[in-house]
Amino acid sequence: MNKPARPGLLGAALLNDPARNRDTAFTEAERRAWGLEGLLPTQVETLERQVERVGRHLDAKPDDLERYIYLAALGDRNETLFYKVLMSDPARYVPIVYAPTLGEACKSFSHIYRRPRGMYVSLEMRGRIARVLRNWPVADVRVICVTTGGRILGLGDIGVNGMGIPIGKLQLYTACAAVPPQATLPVQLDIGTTNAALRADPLYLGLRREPPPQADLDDFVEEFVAAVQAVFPACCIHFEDWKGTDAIRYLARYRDRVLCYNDDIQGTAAVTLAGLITALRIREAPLSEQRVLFLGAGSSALGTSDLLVRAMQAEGLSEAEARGRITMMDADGLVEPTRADLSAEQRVYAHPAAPTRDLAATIRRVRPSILIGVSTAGGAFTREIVALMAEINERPVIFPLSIPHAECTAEQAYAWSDGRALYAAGVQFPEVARGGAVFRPGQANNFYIFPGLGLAVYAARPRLITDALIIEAAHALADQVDAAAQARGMLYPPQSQILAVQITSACRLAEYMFDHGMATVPRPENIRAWIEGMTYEPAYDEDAPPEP
Ligand SMILES: O=C([O-])CC(=O)C(=O)O
Ligand SMILES: [Mg+2]
Repeated sequence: MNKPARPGLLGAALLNDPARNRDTAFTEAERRAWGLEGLLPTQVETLERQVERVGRHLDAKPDDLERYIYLAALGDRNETLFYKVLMSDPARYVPIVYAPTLGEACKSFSHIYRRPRGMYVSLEMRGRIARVLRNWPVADVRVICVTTGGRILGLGDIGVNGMGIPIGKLQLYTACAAVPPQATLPVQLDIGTTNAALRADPLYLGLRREPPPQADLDDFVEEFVAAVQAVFPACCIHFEDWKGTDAIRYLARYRDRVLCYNDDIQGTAAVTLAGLITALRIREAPLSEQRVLFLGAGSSALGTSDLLVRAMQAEGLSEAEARGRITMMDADGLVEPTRADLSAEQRVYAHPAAPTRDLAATIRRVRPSILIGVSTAGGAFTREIVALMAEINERPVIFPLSIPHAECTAEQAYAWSDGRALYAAGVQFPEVARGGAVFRPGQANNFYIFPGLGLAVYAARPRLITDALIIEAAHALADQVDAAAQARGMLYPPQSQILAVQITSACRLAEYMFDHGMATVPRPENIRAWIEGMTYEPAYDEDAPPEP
């Protein structure tokens, strides 16, 4: 699937095209044919030798932010080499181009900026967004990841500095699921920012204004979505890191008429459900018998709850019974009916109980078997909280999912539960050795879902992404944690196998789409071979491209 050097793209222009540049790997024949003689050092190198040099450069960098900057620049110089490096050791490189280092990179995005990538569509382009999108040099864009920067990771509103997120998420589509990179387009909708410190920063790269009123934002987003459909008709829109209320509103508005999904709501929900499926396999207990307590009641808590309700309904509960098994608390206390500040989405989880801000008291009253943190309050699961969960449950399920500051670390969860916790966090914690046993804490991050989902959508081209498909994605992931891994408390497959895992998930999702009449392309005889035939491989084409 790699593009050969284009006829007409010669000499220095070829070296400056990251999708076609091979740098020192251009052979002598290629150098002669394409006007590259004299423009490169004498040695002709293999891709593997180039990877070795990159590894040494990265080793010499003082910290991961510097490694991020280096890798971003590498992607701008030589895309093949960039992906070869990432895919050669995902457990090492994913944490740099993605969370947690990506969070640091976003905070200083305007300061570490080197050159543009993706598209910036600002409020000032209203009325001509379709024309603007046509400035993108690739016609067949198949997935756009779009943010307003309104809620980036746990960093709040950081405006256009959030652009690091669509860039990083889409790089994982390729690095973790081999989606061809030319089919992806990161987009920042620049709507201004509520972040006054950023607006006052002379190096800030976005509009220096407050976001518009909701009605104006709705019009702008509507024009953007329509423009994407007009300019890139086969494109899936992946919403990422919008302000929570915007995330919920636009997903509700578009999910039934546009090929789209919200990763923070649906991707996070699916990866959480997958971890719960594995944890409950270890406990040999059905989901429909669990009681779930969320700390945090924002878009990811709601997205996860709604998906858990669907999954419990599939086990035979009514919607009301399933909702009754879920309790939420946030910074303003227990979600209960007397609270005046609740949204309609939160209100369905507001069960009658006395108002309280006391998490421990709520655990004593509700007696949850599953505790999920999506609060952004690092450290909120104290020793008392974890010990209480371990007192109530033989194997308490504890998922502190906040990024970058988890509600408790893996070490704390195992220590405070006598090693009985079934644990996963949003960030990757190192292994924990305890009493002769080694625990492998899982990372409940949506990167176990969106790349494979993206590849399946790229291949099967559904018209919509349904909740049933998202639940299938959770099962596809959970089914790849084998019994030996489960015995070590692993709730997710290892990161080192992410590519194989995501391709297997994509095959299963594509099959699901064919089985349920969702795919819009003819069903192939062998789904795996068909999908593997369209995946990206970071390699320089062997066959000589045509003479210019
Ligand atoms: O990006 C991540 O690592 C997970 C995520 O979607 C978020 O925290 O918004
Ligand atoms: Mg996100």
